[in-house]
Amino acid sequence: MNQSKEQRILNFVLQNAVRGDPCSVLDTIDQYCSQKEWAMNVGNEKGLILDKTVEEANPSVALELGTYCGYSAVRIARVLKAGAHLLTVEFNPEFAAIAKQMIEFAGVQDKVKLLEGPSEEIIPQLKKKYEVDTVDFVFLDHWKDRYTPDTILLQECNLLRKGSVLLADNVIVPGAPEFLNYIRNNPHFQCTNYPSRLEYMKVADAMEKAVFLG
Ligand SMILES: CCNc1ncnc2c1ncn2[C@@H]1O[C@H](/C=C/CNC(=O)c2cc(-c3ccc(F)cc3)cc(O)c2O)[C@@H](O)[C@H]1O
Ligand SMILES: [Mg+2]
Repeated sequence: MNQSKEQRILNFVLQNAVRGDPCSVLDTIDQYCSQKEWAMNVGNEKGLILDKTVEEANPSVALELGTYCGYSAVRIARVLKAGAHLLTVEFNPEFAAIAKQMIEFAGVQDKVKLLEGPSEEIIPQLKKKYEVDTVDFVFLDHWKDRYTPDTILLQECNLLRKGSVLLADNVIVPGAPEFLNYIRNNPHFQCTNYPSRLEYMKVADAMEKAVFLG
């Protein structure tokens, strides 16, 4: 049975990146996906916006929706302060297995907990089953039509606190128009748009930051 693209990306990392070096893993994925096969990692340009937003939020508990191959999980984990951790949610078992290996190869497994399942099931379990009080930072990068329902669910589950930072990928391409409309017209959020480019392409994209005001 021939390999998936995601398996080829992982193999390229295992053969070419430096074990235990998150930056080397990120650079190797970016090299493969810009030269050989495009893939929907946040990439190096939007990755810089992600880095800055995480550093500014300085989270103790970070949440990611849509792990995929683990590129942004490694990216986020590598800038977390000591003792902080990332919970990343992925419902595709094949992608979860690949991401787990990517995270371990990068050496950030002590900072990352990969939760396998759909976000709409996992989010309501975060407080009781995963001992979360509130999340300080959320990266939304899963199905674009799920950004709004999951943002509402996070609020309903009392998982956001005053100052919690949401960062959404792809608000231009593929686009998340309904989310932008929801979040920009919601008085409980302060929004900022960060224009950038689609990963590995000369196509405009953007990220939207939304700070919960309580
Ligand atoms: C059902 C909702 N709940 C979910 N719970 C847990 N994991 C979920 C969920 N949804 C999706 N996922 C996972 O998140 C990932 C999905 C991401 C969706 N992303 C995109 O579609 C995307 C697409 C593009 C893109 C841009 C231009 C193109 F021409 C083609 C594609 C670029 C991106 O940066 C993207 O993030 C997968 O790993 C999927 O298994
Ligand atoms: Mg994306």
